[in-house]
Amino acid sequence: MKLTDISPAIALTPLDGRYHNATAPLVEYLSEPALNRERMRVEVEWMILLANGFEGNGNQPVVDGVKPFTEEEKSFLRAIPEDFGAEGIAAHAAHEAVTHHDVKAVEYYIDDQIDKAPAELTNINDALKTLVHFACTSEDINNLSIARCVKNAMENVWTPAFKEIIDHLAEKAEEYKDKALLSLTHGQPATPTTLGKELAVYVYRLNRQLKHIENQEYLGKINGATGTFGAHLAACPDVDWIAVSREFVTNRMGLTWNPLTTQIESHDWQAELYSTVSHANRIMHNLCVDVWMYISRGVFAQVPVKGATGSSTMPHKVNPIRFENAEANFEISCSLLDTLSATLVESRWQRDLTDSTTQRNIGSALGYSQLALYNLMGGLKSIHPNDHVISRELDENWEVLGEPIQTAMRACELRGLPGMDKPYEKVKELMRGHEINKEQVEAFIDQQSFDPETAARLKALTPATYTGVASKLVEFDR
Ligand SMILES: O=C(O)C[C@H](Nc1ncnc2c1ncn2[C@@H]1O[C@H](COP(=O)(O)O)[C@@H](O)[C@H]1O)C(=O)O
Repeated sequence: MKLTDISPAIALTPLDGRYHNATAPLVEYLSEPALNRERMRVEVEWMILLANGFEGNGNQPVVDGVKPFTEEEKSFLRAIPEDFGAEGIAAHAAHEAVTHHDVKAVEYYIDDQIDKAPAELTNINDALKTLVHFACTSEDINNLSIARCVKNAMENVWTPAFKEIIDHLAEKAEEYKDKALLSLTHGQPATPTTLGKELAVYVYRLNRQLKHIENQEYLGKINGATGTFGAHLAACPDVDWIAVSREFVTNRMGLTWNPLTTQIESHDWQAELYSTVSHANRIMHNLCVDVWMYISRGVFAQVPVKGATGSSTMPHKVNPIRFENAEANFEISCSLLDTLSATLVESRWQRDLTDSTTQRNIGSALGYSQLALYNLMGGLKSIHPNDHVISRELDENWEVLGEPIQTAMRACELRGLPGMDKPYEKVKELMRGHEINKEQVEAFIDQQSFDPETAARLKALTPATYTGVASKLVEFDR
């Protein structure tokens, strides 16, 4: 049997196949039918504005000869996108198969629905079809629809999942703020920190990106074939089309009005947004790799999933597969987002159509990130610190106390205490490349001419208590 003969169709890509559960919420906003439905919403709202006017023009019809819609007529029109389902998708596809123009097919689909209007809605008649897509170029409809789809996807799906990760990390940062942890710089034992503070660093970094995302502008334009309102003025010379355009984009579409464009909205906001999401992806990629290595080191233990298999051949194993999956999918998302950011900001002269097919991949770009967020969250929920390993690591690395001792010696020397010269060299001789224990550290401190207070302070230090103000720093993670 050929797989292409199976119905419903087998997905080619994993986002819609294997990983559908994780990415499905984006279908509502970033799939092709979602875009076509949004195009219908835009077309219908444009008709309503043209027919019923707005406060700025005294609520008069914008276009002469058009009768304002009654509330019932508006509801009928607004139901067209809301009722767009499997049958509608097929009907739109049938039009597109003839027109080879997806937005024209939307226009014809709306015409079909107008034909089905009940007789009592007298304004929804054959003549009304002239108002569908009036003075619009397809990009007027597309740019507004895409901006609204992306905004909704970000606000309703991606950002909540991103926030869930940040909130979880913030909760764990607080929980583990006093849990001392051996640091590794260059992969070598270094000044201890706390597990909570290390997580708080990620919270702080991710929150900065969240702020950028929450302040992101979503721009839109409706100004005709080359942004000049030429057709609008030729048809209706007395209308303040700039005011109509601003009203529509700002108040009816809920976007930031872009007054100055070629045929296309310039997509700069998209480049900004995708760069930020890509940056956030990379920070979380760093987190995945860090946690993976903490797990490998034994700092984090994983909770085995009942009934699950780690390795097909080594029965003892619990593999950190969710972090590995997230790592890979953040990478794929970044490469798509980076391509979108880089290419969408260019268009030849007043337009080329490269942006059209490129923007059809916004769902994939955010989908891979969504999938990674899903697995990262699952992974984070399945780990907990392994206190035994954490304490052992600290206990086996007393040489990390070389830093506070030599720094305290410098301070004593600066205060004029005798015998404190060459502190770095003295500590280095004792500690570099040697295994050092508590007794040796104490003996070294005793051999120096510290004042009693400093000596006591240094002797009280252990690798586990030498964490500075790490726990206090967790407060700054928001
Ligand atoms: O309002 C217009 O249409 C003006 C026209 N520019 C266009 N603007 C927007 N869409 C257009 C344009 N041209 C084609 N198409 C249709 O876009 C679709 C491209 O399909 P795909 O490459 O799969 O993304 C595919 O459906 C195309 O038919 C111009 O001549 O400037």
